[in-house]
Amino acid sequence: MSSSVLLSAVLSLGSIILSAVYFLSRRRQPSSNSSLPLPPGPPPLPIIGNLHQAPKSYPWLQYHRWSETYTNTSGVQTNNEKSAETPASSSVEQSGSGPGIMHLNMAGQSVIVLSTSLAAHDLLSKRGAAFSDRPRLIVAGETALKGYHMLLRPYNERFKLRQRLQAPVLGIRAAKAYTDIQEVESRQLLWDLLSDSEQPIDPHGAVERTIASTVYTLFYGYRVRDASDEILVEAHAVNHEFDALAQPGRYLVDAFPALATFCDKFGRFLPGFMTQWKVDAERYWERQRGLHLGNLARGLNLGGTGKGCWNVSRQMKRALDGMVSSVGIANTAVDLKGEESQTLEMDDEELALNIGIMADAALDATSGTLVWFLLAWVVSSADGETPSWVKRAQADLDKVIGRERLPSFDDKEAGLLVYIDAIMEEALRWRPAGAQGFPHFTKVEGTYEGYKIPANSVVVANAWSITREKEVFGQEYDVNEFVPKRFMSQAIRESDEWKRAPGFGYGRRICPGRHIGRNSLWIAMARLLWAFDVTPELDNGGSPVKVDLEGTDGVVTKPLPFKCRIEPRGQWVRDLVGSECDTWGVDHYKILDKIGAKVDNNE
Ligand code: HEM
Repeated sequence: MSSSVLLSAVLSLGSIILSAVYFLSRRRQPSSNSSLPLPPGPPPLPIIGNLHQAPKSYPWLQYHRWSETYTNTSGVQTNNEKSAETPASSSVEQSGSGPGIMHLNMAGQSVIVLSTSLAAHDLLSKRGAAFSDRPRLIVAGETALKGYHMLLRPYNERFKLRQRLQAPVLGIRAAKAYTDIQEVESRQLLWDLLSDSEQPIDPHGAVERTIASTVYTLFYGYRVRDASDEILVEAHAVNHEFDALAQPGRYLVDAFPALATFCDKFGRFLPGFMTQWKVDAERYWERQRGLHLGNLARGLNLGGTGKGCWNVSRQMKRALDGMVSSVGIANTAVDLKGEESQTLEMDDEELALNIGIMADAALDATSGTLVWFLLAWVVSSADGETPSWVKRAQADLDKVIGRERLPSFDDKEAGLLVYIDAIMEEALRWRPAGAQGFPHFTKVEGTYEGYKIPANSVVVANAWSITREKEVFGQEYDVNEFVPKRFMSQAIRESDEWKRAPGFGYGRRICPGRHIGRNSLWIAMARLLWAFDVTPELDNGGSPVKVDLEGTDGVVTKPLPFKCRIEPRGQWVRDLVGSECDTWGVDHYKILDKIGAKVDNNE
């Protein structure tokens, strides 16, 4: 048999299996009771729906373009108007824009894309009981992470128990206690950048060290010395591999879950390409497991001077032991709604994964946003002038702080530097770290604005669209520009968090680490603006080297490598940073114990 005949035989066999699996999996979908239309969207083809148009990269950009065309979020008349039976909500009518809901059919899988903060809030927050689930990710979630990934867990009692365990170490009080570590690490950031100020540098390394060291010190009692630290390098590699495993369309089994059962039963008779997903996922699991178990062991058994000192690993282990011993109480406290009885017994493997995944979530999103802020600075300095937003921030800093000390969290608490708050919010808006929005899932059918939302829909609140919503952010300034001033408007400052800060998600799955993330960003931004001027790298002809503004693809969007000059604003910066910002002599174990006392006393 020639190789081409063999190939076509294999492909025919593959397509027969896929068709069978497809129809079996579709049969499970409950039939709809609703006669309402589906939300608008690009016209689907028979069977495959919009699969042929599914964006292969940067999906949030295509979703944004579609939402402008089909859901009228730009306020332009389209030929896909709502049907006559569609009731319009008064708020939508007043704004003059569409309802911000779109439907895509990915080979039978409904995907609902939300492109306004109102739609996202109405569905994901207000109807949180129905809209807080996650879609199944068979390869990345269930096989490669054994269901231990907090972000990917289905919304059930098991998840809620774990959410309760992590709440005390991520909440607003804990975040306040952690500022002592953020204070140290942001000083070290100034020292590192000053040492490199002679030539253009890519700031990714210094920023990532700062955030990683903050997170690892808190979680494991371990400071990260530089960006080439082997644990940090491994964490980045593992995150990168996760993005690849979770990439939509990479593995057929994610689109056709019944294929997983089929592979489990008949795997040994199938050609290798059909079971490769399992090989990839198992290899990844071993890598993740090794990294996180190693870190947990470090956190629990800190030797030397750190022996016995407080950190998040120890705190969670202790809380877990306490909860397990009173597990009867823990279980009656939650309504199990007929689900199998769940306890909070968690072995070290699961605990390690829980803490490790939190650390990963913290690392990329926070450091990515801080580098985006520096990139905004570079881009707005491209004409050779100090950007007006930097001038204003530095004028405030000179007035409030002066040259004898660094900005501190006390200045933030006292509300003395509200323009720095505005810069931070604008960085989170201008380039939301999770640009596509992390997908939610609903098992039950619903309706919104006269449209039907089918049961078992993936629901994506497209952060890219929502952060560009003209009604909310573009009343005075172009939504595509970096303009912190828009956050000085009373209306935005006093609006609800879901409207003002859409980059952290919604409802019962809203980012629990947002208080910690915001504090890391604020102190770093305030101190960088106090200390430095940032300008583009120049080419041989003296013109600014062009930088990419699209960033990386994937779950978290970060700037691609670029270089810039980061130079001290004056001798006073050299003097103060030189005398106060080398922090390698600081006893961080002592600081951690102080934090532990605050967390224990709920201070
Ligand atoms: C600038 C910083 C950050 C940004 C922009 C960010 C953004 C997000 C977003 C968009 C989600 C998904 C929300 C949803 O599904 O609706 C999320 C979830 C999550 N984040 Fe963050 N995050 C940041 C920092 C952090 C930090 C510092 C931590 C921990 C210390 C953290 C821990 C988590 C966890 C555990 C989840 C999963 C929540 C769940 O699925 O229930 N994040 N984050």
